[in-house]
Amino acid sequence: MTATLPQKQELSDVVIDPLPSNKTRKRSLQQQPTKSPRFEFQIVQCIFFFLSKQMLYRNNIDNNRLSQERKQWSLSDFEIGRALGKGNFGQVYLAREKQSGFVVALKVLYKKALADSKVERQLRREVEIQGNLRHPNILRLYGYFHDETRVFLILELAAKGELYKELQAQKKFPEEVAARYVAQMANALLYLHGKRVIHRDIKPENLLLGLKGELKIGDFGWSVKTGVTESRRRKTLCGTLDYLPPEIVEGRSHNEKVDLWSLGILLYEMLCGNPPFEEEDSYETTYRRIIHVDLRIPDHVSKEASDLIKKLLVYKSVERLPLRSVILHPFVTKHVQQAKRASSSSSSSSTR
Ligand SMILES: Nc1ncnc2c1ncn2[C@@H]1O[C@H](COP(=O)(O)OP(=O)(O)OP(=O)(O)O)[C@@H](O)[C@H]1O
Repeated sequence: MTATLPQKQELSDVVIDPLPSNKTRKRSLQQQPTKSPRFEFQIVQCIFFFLSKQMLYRNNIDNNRLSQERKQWSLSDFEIGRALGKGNFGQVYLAREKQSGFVVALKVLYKKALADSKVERQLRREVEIQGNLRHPNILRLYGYFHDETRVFLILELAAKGELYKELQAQKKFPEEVAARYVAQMANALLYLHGKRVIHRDIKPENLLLGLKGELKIGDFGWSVKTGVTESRRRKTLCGTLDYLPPEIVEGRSHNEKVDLWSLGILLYEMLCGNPPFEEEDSYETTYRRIIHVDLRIPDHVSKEASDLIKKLLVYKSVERLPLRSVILHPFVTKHVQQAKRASSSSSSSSTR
């Protein structure tokens, strides 16, 4: 795959230092850092040593673009620009690879914070899985490197930030916008599931927007390859349940169809401004509403959108609408075709 080189741009000289949090809502299921013994820190170092051996030959930003030689990256290869945001374990900065001028997002994670929260395994999985994915609606992970105290992930820049912030600003999306996002999500999930990867954490906070507003699935910390035995997703339910399907909240075995449920929740939230089973102060009520699929769709939602939501939010995972049928659902085709017609008529009138 050839990556398009962004224009060279000037980055202001900002050093890597801690920032105040800019998150107003955090629905991450990860545990917050706690104090931990020193040996955990050493385990993290071992893990990253192992990872660096494994990733050495995959560690160049883009084979076709930046350099033909295989490269071990270091901080000195990048000019660091403004902060893009703050996460649980560090910060994300705009950065430019010096040799090529290629602009990326550099995510800095503190090893101590990772060890304290025991999320090294999650990070390793994220790097292994995301580093091998190539799809226009999936955020690229070009490579990683580390120093004594930090791990750096070299990520594709999502110039328009989080979908969550966009949704907060607009409260709800018009149906044609939501339909476009659903189509992009369904295509990306088809690709993922084809590679036997289940994302398991689809929600607006984990979806980013590219320069043209195209959706990019990010944050593969909870993703898993199908066939890998995993019950941890249930055990780590210490955050919100809002996007989780009945089989996960009930602690049953699950498969890629969990992402179909989350897609239904996402569509509902994009059209209504909040997830369908959200209860401000009662975890138990949300739990009950999820397992009984206690769905109440407001009147302003169109018949087609409501039909698609109901076909995704189905208790029995095998009965959820498959992704290929999501792409062909009237709610999606109507709006996506309309958008195509509008763009082709505007391009033909501009060539006249
Ligand atoms: N690739 C990117 N391009 C542009 N902005 C980004 C990118 N990645 C993250 N950001 C910004 O940085 C903020 C923090 O991102 P980050 O992924 O570290 O947060 P997080 O959700 O807490 O993740 P984690 O739990 O893995 O730390 C996001 O809210 C987003 O605004």
